[in-house]
Amino acid sequence: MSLALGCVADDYTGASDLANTLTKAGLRTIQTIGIPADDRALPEADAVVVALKSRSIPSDQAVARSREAEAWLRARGAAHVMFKVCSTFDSTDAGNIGPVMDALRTEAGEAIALVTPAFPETGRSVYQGNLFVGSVPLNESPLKDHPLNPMRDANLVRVLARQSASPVGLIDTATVAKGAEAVAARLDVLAAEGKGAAIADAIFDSDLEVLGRAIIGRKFSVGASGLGLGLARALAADGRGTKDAAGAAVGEPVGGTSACLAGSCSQATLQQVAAAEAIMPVLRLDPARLLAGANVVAEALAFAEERLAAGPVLIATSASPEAVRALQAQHGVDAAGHAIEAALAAIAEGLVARGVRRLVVAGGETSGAVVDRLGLTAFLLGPEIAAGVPVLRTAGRPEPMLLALKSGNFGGADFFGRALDMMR
Ligand SMILES: Nc1ncnc2c1ncn2[C@@H]1O[C@H](COP(=O)(O)OP(=O)(O)OP(=O)(O)O)[C@@H](O)[C@H]1O
Ligand SMILES: O=C(O)[C@@H](O)C(=O)CO
Repeated sequence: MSLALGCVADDYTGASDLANTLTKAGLRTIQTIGIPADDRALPEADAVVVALKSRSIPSDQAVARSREAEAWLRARGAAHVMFKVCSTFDSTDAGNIGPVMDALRTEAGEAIALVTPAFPETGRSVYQGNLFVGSVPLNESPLKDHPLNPMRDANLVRVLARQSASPVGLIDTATVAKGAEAVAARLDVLAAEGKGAAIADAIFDSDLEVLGRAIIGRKFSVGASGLGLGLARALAADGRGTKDAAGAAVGEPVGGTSACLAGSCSQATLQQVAAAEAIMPVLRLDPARLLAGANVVAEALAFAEERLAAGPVLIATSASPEAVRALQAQHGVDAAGHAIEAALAAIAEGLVARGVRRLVVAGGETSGAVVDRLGLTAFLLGPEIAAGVPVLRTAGRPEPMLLALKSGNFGGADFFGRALDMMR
């Protein structure tokens, strides 16, 4: 396998978002969960996205895992490696975007990394280094209440500088508007000034195409799906893609029953869970009872078992920001998060043991816990359900499953119903 592009993603839903974008832009893409133990089992691909669960772990561990993934991708011919981060730049002052970026940039032998989380298709744009979510700055968006990494500063030059060992510069809209050569020249100037990274403005896909052309000849970049689009289009223009990449892995129906799990507490997921109540039985788990020792896993599986034959069910811990804060105040952020993730993963395992073969999961950390518990190792890309969320088909599992791993903020109110309609 000689890859046109290699990507290291800091969570599983983010990885499937990027793999979806690359596929649509003409690169046959595979998503692996961690570094595959045996890559002979992987089909031919133009791009591989190695999904890590490194967004919210200690930064030294995130760096070590990302370096291993990068080395694996380089050994398979990837001349350019992109580190995929969240389009809302989810991180804390302790990392992990800065430390991982510093390590991978050094490994690549580059003086400076271009960085942009812009993803116009989902309303993420960057102007003068400030990240907007729809029409509001990041710190006024629902991300200010994120359970694990509340985002309270929209200025990414500042945010990244607090996380990186090197100073951070800006490639502004005026430079991007002048084209790829101007961007490349600005990167060189910033590198000569001692900057280790540059936040790049991007408002439209056309800006991301400029950025992609400017950096495809370099070895390393940091971004969300928008930058993936820019890089993939630059590669496709160079004849490195595959004409019929999109939707290549629809495959035969997998059968079995279907279910949804939601551990995301984002505003979008809260609306989607509420809308699902009109079309399927919904069990809202009480995390306070879970943390007090009640066997909510068994209760959830009993609920599902009674209903699955008649149609899909949804099991959710999703709660309002006030309820999340109250639980965290009592039990701690990490302890509450991990206990809930572990419970949803155990429920997923129980559901699969009861015949579920089509599973929709909402939330990045939640999806990570579920996919790890199910022991899934790689996915092929199917059709797009909503911007950033494809149908995934397991690779290397004797009895295939379909999954949809939804980033917390993605999808319309009808997401769960729509996903299940597309997963047969
Ligand atoms: N009721 C709740 N109270 C407190 N924490 C919760 C509750 N329900 C879920 N959580 C935790 O909140 C976190 C949600 O993170 P997750 O990454 O799954 O969703 P998200 O942040 O919305 O998605 P993404 O990372 O894709 O944007 C998890 O750690 C989950 O266990
Ligand atoms: O970039 C995004 O917003 C998503 O792919 C993601 O990473 C959310 O967890």
